[in-house]
Amino acid sequence: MSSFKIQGGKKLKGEIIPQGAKNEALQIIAATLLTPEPVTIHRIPDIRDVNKLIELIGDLGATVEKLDSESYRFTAKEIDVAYLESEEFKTKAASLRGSIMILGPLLARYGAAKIPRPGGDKIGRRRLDTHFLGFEKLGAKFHYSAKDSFYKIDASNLQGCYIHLDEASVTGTANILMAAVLAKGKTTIYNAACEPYIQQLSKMLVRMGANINGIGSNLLTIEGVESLGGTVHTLLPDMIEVGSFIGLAAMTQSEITVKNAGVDHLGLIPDVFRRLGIKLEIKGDDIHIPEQKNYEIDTFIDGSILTVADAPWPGFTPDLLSIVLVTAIQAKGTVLIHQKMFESRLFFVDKLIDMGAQIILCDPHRATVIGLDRKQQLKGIKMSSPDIRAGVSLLIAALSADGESVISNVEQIDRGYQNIDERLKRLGADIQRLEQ
Ligand SMILES: CC(=O)N[C@H]1[C@@H](OP(=O)(O)OP(=O)(O)OC[C@H]2O[C@@H](n3ccc(=O)[nH]c3=O)[C@H](O)[C@@H]2O)O[C@H](CO)[C@@H](O)[C@@H]1O
Ligand SMILES: C=C(OP(=O)(O)O)C(=O)O
Repeated sequence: MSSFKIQGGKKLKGEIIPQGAKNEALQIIAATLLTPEPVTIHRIPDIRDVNKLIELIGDLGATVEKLDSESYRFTAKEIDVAYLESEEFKTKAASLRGSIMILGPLLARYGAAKIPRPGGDKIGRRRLDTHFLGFEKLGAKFHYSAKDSFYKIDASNLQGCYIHLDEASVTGTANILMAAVLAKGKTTIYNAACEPYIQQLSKMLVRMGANINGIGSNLLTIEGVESLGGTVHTLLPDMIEVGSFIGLAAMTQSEITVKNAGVDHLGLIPDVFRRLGIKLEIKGDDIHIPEQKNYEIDTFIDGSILTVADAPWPGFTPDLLSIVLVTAIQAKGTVLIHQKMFESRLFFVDKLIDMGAQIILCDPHRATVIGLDRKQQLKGIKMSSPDIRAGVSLLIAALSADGESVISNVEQIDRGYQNIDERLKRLGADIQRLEQ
C-alpha cells in the first residue's frame, strides 16, 4: 500500500490538462471486442482500472498495440473463450467494475459469456440486475453461482425487443446497447442512461456500422446489423477530473486554469460549483479559476439552505458529490449534500471532521456542511482513502490544511487519476509518494 505525505497550506498556480475520461475509456475499450477489425483509441488515460481492462482484452486473445503514450490499437480477430473459465480471468475481472462491460460484446459476437462479480468502489450495494434483465429480454439465459460469485450467460440467438430499464444504469445501458447492435431486428431501450460517455460509445458504434437512433436521449432505438467494422475514436476529457480541479483551486485559494476541459460536455458541473460561490471564467475550451479568498454558498430563491444532490444525467453526477462536499468546507454558508444513488459514500466525512471541518452526517445519504469561511484552517492528520472520489477529496483537504497529512491506500486514487501527485507537484503542491 502506498501513501501520500502532504505539507498543506500552499497556494498552487498554473495550468493542468485533464486526462481522457476513465469511465468512457472502460466502455470504449470493451466495445473493441465487437469487431475483428482494428479499432484505434486516442487519449487513453494511464490509470490502474484502464490498464487492467486493456490487459484483460489482451488475455482474451485480442492484439493490443501501444502506438504512443495515449493511443492504442485493438484487434479482436478471435477471442479465446476458454480463458473465461480460468482462475486468472476470475481474479483479474473481479478487480474492476468496468470488466462487466465485456459481457455485451461477448454475447453479441459469441453467444455466450462469463464474468465474476466485478469490483470497483465499495460505496454501497452495486447491483447488476439492470444488465441481466436487459440481456434476458434479448433472449439470453443467465445463471449465477453464489458459491464462487460467477455469472454465466448463454445467448445463442439474441433477438431485438422493447426494454424499459428498471433504472438508468450507465454500465447497464452500455452493455445492453453493445449486445443489441448485433442482435436480430429492432431493440428499443427506454430509460436509457444518456450521459456524454454513453453518447460517445453510441457515436463510435455508429461509425463502426451500427444503426442507433435517439443518441443523447433516454430512448435508444437500435436496428441490429450483421457485423461491425473498425474505427478511430478519441476520448473526452474526464469531467470528474475537471470538477476535482475546480474544487482543489477553490479550497487551496489557488489560481488554476484547466486546459481543454471539454466545456460543452460538462452539463451542470460548472453551475454547481458556481452555486458554491466559486468564480469560473470559461475561455474557449479552458476554465480559469482565479484565486479567491472567500466564496459564498448560494441559497435557494426562497432563502432556504442549498441542496446539491446527484441524479442520472442530465442531472449532477454522483462521482463529484464528495468533491463538492469538501469544497464547501471553506465556503461561507451552509449546504446539504444529498447522495441519493450510493449509500456508503459519505462515511469519509469522519476524517474531515477530525481535520476540523464542520459537518453533520445526517444519515448515510445526507451530510450538512457548515462552511468555515477561512476563519479556521483544517489541520493535517493521518487517514486512509476509502474510495476513489473520497480519496481525492481527502487529498484536496490535506493540500488546504495546516501542517502534514498522510493519506494511505492511495491505490484507490491511482485507479482513476493519472499520476496525480506529479501533476499537482507541477502546480506547486508538496506531495511525497511513500511506497511500501
Ligand atoms: C465504470 C463506471 O462507469 N462507473 C460509473 C457508473 O457505475 P454503474 O454503471 O455501476 O452505476 P449505475 O448507473 O448502474 O448505478 C449507480 C447507482 O445508482 C443507483 N441508481 C442508478 C440509476 C437510477 O436511476 N437510480 C439509482 O438509484 C443504482 O442503484 C446504483 O446504486 O455510473 C455511476 C453513476 O453515474 C458512477 O458513479 C460510476 O462511476
Ligand atoms: C465509482 C466510481 O468508479 P467505479 O464504478 O469504477 O467503482 C467512480 O469513478 O467514481
